[in-house]
Amino acid sequence: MSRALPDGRRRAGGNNGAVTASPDDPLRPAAPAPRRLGDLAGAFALSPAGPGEGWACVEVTGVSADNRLVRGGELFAAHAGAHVHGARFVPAAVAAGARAVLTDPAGAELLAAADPGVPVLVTPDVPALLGRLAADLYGHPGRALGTFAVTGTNGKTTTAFMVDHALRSLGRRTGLIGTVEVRVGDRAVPATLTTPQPADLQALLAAMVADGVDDLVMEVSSHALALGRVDPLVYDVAGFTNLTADHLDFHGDLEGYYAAKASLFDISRTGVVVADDRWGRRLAAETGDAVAALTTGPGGDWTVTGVEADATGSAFTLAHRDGRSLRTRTDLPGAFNVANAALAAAMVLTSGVAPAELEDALAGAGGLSPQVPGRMEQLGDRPRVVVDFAHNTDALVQALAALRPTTTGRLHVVIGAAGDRDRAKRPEMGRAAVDGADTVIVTDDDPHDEPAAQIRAEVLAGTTGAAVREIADRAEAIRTAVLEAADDDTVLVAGRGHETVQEVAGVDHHLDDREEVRAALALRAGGQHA
Ligand SMILES: CC(=O)N[C@H]1[C@@H](OP(=O)(O)OP(=O)(O)OC[C@H]2O[C@@H](n3ccc(=O)[nH]c3=O)[C@H](O)[C@@H]2O)O[C@H](CO)[C@@H](O)[C@@H]1O[C@H](C)C(=O)N[C@@H](C)C(=O)N[C@H](CCC(=O)O)C(=O)O
Ligand SMILES: Nc1ncnc2c1ncn2[C@@H]1O[C@H](COP(=O)(O)OP(=O)(O)OP(=O)(O)O)[C@@H](O)[C@H]1O
Repeated sequence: MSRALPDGRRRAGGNNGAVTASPDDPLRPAAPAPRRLGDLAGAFALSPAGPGEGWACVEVTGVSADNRLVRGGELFAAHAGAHVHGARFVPAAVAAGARAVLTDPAGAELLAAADPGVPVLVTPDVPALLGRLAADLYGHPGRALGTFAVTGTNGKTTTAFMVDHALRSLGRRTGLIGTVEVRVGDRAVPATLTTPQPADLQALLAAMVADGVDDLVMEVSSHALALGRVDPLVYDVAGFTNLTADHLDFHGDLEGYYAAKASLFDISRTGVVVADDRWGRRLAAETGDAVAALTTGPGGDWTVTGVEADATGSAFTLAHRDGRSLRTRTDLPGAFNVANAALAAAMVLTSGVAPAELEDALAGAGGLSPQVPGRMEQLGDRPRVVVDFAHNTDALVQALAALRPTTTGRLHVVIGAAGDRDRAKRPEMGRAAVDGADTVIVTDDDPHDEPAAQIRAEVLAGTTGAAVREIADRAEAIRTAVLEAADDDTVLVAGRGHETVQEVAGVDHHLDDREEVRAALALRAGGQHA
């Protein structure tokens, strides 16, 4: 199946027969075509590290920048990281079957001491080249896919799931990349990063093409944009959800954070920007005619009208100033999910789908209501218990605001904050919890290498009043909140969503908020609580 893209280009859909999907590893193509090192060296100005002979005829069938992911026949890209130089892992990569090494001058120096036994090629800046080289090796798989990208502080995962759901409802085969999982057709594996590293991303796209995927939907994090991880991918349709303070430890200030997010639109043919906040309005003003503004109030190119909220979600109309419109619904709660759903629908319409076609397809698929693990996921109804990934101030404010109108009793929240990052948001999150909920339990999130008690103290610094308690153990905090709640109450367990591992001082502990909630509800049902 192929369809016209916004620029009139047509692309091949599905498997062209050159590469097959790997049956055991959905993230990699099974048999990429071999490439001679001499050809790669010519195309990317790579120099051999030594005078050795015969290197140019050595063939490689893929590239990996992590020895733990190397497969036989691949090129190992060894570059400097924040912690270690990848060249240290060359012996392990070669043992795993790497047939050659690509590194920088520092790496070549490290390797000079002992012959790695495979050809070594050198380039000044490996990360700057890696995406392009990997795309070349795998035959530019991104060009064979319809490509949708979502960025923004909050709502990327939810919106990406909604775009994916809409495309599937239209009968298309999709690939999904994001914080929760990576999915190739019908096979899903848990994700490690929101946006994969360059070599892994291109291998994944090749696996998607091999699997017969039509469209790629992916979340693009600000880190990925700042670090050039998605280079040289060009997106057909980009989407921007919103921007509020987060990741300032990495980007320095909001301006730098905005610039990283905005750069997605430099590598996209068309786009839709939610222009409800000042950053969205600025982005819409700074991008060209191919990027439309969407507002949930009046003023945008796309506007949302006729919102009818009920106990489960909201119905709404999405209309363009050119007359196109559709009516649909989402069963995900809260006004912010109307914005996410409207953005998802507008992105799909921007790719060239007719409104009536999408409206019909969504009507047959329950609207824009995909199951998004750990995003406003309701696990019990008396009391209502909701697990949500809200881990920054705005997300917490929105999640509590979404639950308040449908809570007949009291609203309780369990929150924490992660260690080693963004200290400034801790008291703000404490304040947002006190402002939005009736009672607050402050507990641990992922302390990483920071003392957990200090993190809790910084969250508590933003809180006041007797309705705030500190319970360090997260499972106990969740159990306490669920057992103490009245039947008409709502308990929001915020911050970790789908996550299943809590990292304390370098040690991973299994911890899944949803399991803890289910266990507490079972305890409550068994009448074993006071
Ligand atoms: C800032 C950043 O992008 N860091 C990533 C980077 O780490 P690093 O530079 O410290 O790498 P390193 O550990 O020094 O290793 C150097 C090289 O040696 C290789 N290596 C390393 C160890 C080993 O045993 N074998 C091996 O081959 C590594 O693959 C790497 O190529 O490369 C690592 C390997 O791929 C990533 O795990 C790591 O992500 C860390 C875990 C991370 O926390 N990244 C966050 C900041 C991130 O990117 N987050 C965004 C989403 C944020 C959000 O919206 O919430 C994301 O897109 O996920
Ligand atoms: N449009 C939105 N505006 C504000 N908050 C939102 C919005 N959409 C979702 N949220 C809140 O943010 C949390 C994270 O949502 P989601 O996972 O969809 O975003 P994300 O951008 O992928 O987050 P992250 O990058 O941290 O993985 C949700 O659990 C919800 O509380």
